[in-house]
Amino acid sequence: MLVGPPGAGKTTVGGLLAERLGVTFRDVDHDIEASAGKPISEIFVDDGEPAFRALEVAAVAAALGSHDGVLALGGGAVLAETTREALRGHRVVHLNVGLSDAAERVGLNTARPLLSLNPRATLRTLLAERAPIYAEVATIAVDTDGRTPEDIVADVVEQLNEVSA
Ligand SMILES: Nc1ncnc2c1ncn2[C@@H]1O[C@H](COP(=O)(O)OP(=O)(O)OP(=O)(O)O)[C@@H](O)[C@H]1O
Ligand SMILES: O=C(O)C1=C[C@@H](O)[C@@H](O)[C@H](O)C1
Ligand SMILES: [Mg+2]
Repeated sequence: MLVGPPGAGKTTVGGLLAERLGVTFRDVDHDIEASAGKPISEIFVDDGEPAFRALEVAAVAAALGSHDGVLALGGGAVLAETTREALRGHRVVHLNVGLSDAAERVGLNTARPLLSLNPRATLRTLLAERAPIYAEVATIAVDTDGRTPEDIVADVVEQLNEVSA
């Protein structure tokens, strides 16, 4: 399970990690979009963030119950206590990212509804507020600043091997 803020690289690193481990990859954000039939940005606009968070709790539970490969969670999924509980007993990788790299990676686009207004300031608050929550649920943490996705994957695999050794 991969957790971390927007721009941490959960989708990018998750796909590569699954390839490297020879397992399938699933992304909860994509599951939600597929079942809602519209992008997350539209779910936020049409139905509001609380409705999105409810869909997210259900999508994480469904994915945890049926998927045994690499799973990328949405950046805010760990805000739900139900999800934090559901993650217990799983190997959870926190992809850590600082403000500068996160802002650069996320850039200026409207695909991330929480960051559509004042992205840098919002990211700074979000990183500070969520850091302890990611740390609480994670069994492994990897810094991603200034590193390539391939290097990060190698680090995750090494730490997974250490934990299971
Ligand atoms: N280690 C990295 N170095 C440079 N660019 C990266 C790195 N990881 C991801 N990126 C780029 O940053 C952007 C965001 O990455 P990605 O979508 O994987 O993040 P995410 O954690 O899944 O975000 P979200 O929570 O919004 O789904 C993408 O354009 C991706 O190519
Ligand atoms: O950090 C967040 O709260 C979010 C991150 C994305 O993965 C999406 O799940 C959505 O845009 C919300
Ligand atoms: Mg993603």
